[in-house]
Amino acid sequence: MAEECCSVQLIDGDGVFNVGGVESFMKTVKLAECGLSYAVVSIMGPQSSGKSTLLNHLFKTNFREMDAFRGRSQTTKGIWMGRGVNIEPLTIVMDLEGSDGRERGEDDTAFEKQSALFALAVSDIVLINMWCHDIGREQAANKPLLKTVFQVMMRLFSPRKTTLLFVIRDKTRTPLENLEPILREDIQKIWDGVPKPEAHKETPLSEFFNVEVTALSSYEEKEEQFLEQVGNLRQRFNQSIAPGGLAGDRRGVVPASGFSFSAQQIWKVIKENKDLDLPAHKVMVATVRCEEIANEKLASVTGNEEWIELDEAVQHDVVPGFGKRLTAILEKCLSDYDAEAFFFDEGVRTSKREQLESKLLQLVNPAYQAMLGHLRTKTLDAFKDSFEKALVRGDSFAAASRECTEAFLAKFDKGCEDATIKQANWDPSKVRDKLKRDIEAEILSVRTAKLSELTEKYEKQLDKALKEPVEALFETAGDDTWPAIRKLLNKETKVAVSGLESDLAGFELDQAMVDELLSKLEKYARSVVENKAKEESSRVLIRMKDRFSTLFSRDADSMPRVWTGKEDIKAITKTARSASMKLLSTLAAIRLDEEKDEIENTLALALVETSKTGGIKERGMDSLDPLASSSWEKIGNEKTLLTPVQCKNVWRQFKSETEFTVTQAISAQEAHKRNNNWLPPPWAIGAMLVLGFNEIMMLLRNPLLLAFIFVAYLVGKAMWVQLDITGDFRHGFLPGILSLSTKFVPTVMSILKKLAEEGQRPNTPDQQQRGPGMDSKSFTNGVHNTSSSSSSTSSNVTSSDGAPDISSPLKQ
Ligand SMILES: Nc1nc2c(ncn2[C@@H]2O[C@H](COP(=O)(O)OP(=O)(O)OP(=O)(O)O)[C@@H](O)[C@H]2O)c(=O)[nH]1
Repeated sequence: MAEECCSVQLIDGDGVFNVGGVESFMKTVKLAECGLSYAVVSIMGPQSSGKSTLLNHLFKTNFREMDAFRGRSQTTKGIWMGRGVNIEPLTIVMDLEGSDGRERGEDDTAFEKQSALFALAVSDIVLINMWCHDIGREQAANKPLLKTVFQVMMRLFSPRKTTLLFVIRDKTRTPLENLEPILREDIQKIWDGVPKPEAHKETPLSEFFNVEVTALSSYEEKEEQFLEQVGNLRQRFNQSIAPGGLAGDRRGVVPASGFSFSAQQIWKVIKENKDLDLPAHKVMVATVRCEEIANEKLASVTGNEEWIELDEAVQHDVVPGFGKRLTAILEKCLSDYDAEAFFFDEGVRTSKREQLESKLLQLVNPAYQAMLGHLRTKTLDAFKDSFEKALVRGDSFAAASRECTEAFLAKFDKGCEDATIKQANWDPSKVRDKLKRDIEAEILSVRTAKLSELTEKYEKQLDKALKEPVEALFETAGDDTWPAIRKLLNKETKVAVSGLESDLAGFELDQAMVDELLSKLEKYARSVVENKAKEESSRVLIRMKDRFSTLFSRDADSMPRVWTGKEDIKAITKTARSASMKLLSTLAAIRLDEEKDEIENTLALALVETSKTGGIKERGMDSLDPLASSSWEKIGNEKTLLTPVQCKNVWRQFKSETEFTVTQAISAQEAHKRNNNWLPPPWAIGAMLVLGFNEIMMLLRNPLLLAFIFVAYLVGKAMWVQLDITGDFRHGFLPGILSLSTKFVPTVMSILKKLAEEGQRPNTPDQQQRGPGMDSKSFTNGVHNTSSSSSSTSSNVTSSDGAPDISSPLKQ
């Protein structure tokens, strides 16, 4: 393929490096793609010695040549750079400003020296153009140039072995074989004469340079020969960098992509008049270039559409094949870097690669974490769902939790594998641990809920099995109540505990926990009974009154009693009160453990004692009243429902409130007796018959009067008894009125009588002798006053004024 030449001014006449020009030149000739396969050739020599002409013929470049008619003045200013056409490998040709010019000075900062040093530093082959007639001449123009070359060479710390190709121009008839030794001698002399550092005092020239010599005929006079010789010489530049080629050892060569930067830096150092450490320079160029390449590659990933799409998708959900896709993107980026940075210093290249890799991983890490996050939450959700289904299906809790945990952790592991980025050695174990913890927490919370459900179920079962039966047992409280409750409690507790125990088997709990749950249930069962007992004890007074009125007002057949006068009210009252006291004793304490207690005896003793001592004797605080205590013997506080003192108070209130019933019964009985004794005694009837004989006879003799009396009798009878149309006898309204009046009259009379007595009687000590039933104060205040007033009537049911002695039934 035909190539076009192109050239650019690398450094202008004022020493300014043309960065933009070089960059665009490199792009044009695609230098960056060459790696190390490129050669740099430069030419130096006296002004107007045909350097540009030679290069243009040798490399088909287009450097400006002096117009032959303008005379020998300087044409090339600064350093120009062009590309050799149709030469392999790509050859950069540099045309330097001519030396020994009249325009430049001689100090170290002279452009001539600077450009020579630059050419030596960057070139593989340096052509030294010299006139043939200068060979062997003491004042030859090339001598200062060579001196300069050797001197500046010392300023390179570790110079590359550059090829110095001496091109003898306008060669005479003297064959090259004769000229070359003279030239080499000249070169050696100059080398020897150059002051060298201590380390290189004895170093031969060949250590630093490959010296080659060639000769060309005059271009102006023997153009054909010149062109032919140039053509031959061109052959030597083909494959110049191949082993045995014209190029030197290329030790300091920088990869083509770093050429511009390298040249720029070298020129900068030369301009600052510093020594040039090429190895360090190489590393520096590698560092800068590798970093540039790495940044370019990082930017290429940042802008990579697939990556952007992947990054966006992973913010919302799990992306299948995430790891593979990302790995491919990173792999491409890194392999691109490797390809571009391949020719740079290995150490630098590797370290910059590591940096690039770490930046890439930093870039993609949030996406990876997001991926793991989604995986974790999705796995957890799926676990919850599956676990719930397994439990609904009836799998045992422990087995379901174990199997689901294993299955979903394995699923998470698989998801992690899919998300793995080959370049990263990221460990998902922290996320896995978190997932495991979440799963365990879920299991624990479900377990807690299930256990509480179970417990609740058995608690309800116990409620149902215990509450009502226990209440029923308390209603008939007696000697068997607590044993029956204990039996019931044991039975129901056993049923519930064994049910719970078998339900708990599926949970595979540790024994301590099972025991705890079972004992909690047992305690609950006890608490149901205890609470019921407390509830019942709080209404003990009502219960006692109920029991009393049931026993008092109804007979053995549960029929309402009619107080006819034959009943033994005293015995009935005693029985009813004994039964009520039994109830009180039953509800005084919780007896869920089979322990004997003295409550009933203490109660009976205390209350009997009170009566035996006369009923009206008050116990002082220091007396030995067994009920003057806030606790029962052998009964702990937690088991006490009613303390002795509370029992005493309840009893007092009970007695007070049942007193009226007894009084009423007595009154009713008396009234009944009175009502049934209306016939006069027989002797009175006989007397009436004897004394009223005349009146009876008069009635019998007067039929009209008899008829009237008969009619009056009938009317009276009709008022007393109504004959129902059905033939049944029913009481008329008069008996009703009479019956009512007979019931009320004695009571009203009794109250009126009491009030009258109260009003008439002065407040004397004999007031205490009166019966308790009639004392309005004792009627309302209960046990204390009642017992004190009963002393005078201890042997009778009724007191002296007809009121019953309410403490008497307990005395017997
Ligand atoms: N005698 C002789 N003259 C030559 C030869 N080659 C070129 N010239 C002439 O020398 C003159 C200078 O040629 P250039 O190629 O411009 O020389 P240069 O060395 O590049 O000049 P500067 O860049 O100014 O240093 C021109 O007039 C050329 O014709 C040659 O081989 N022999």
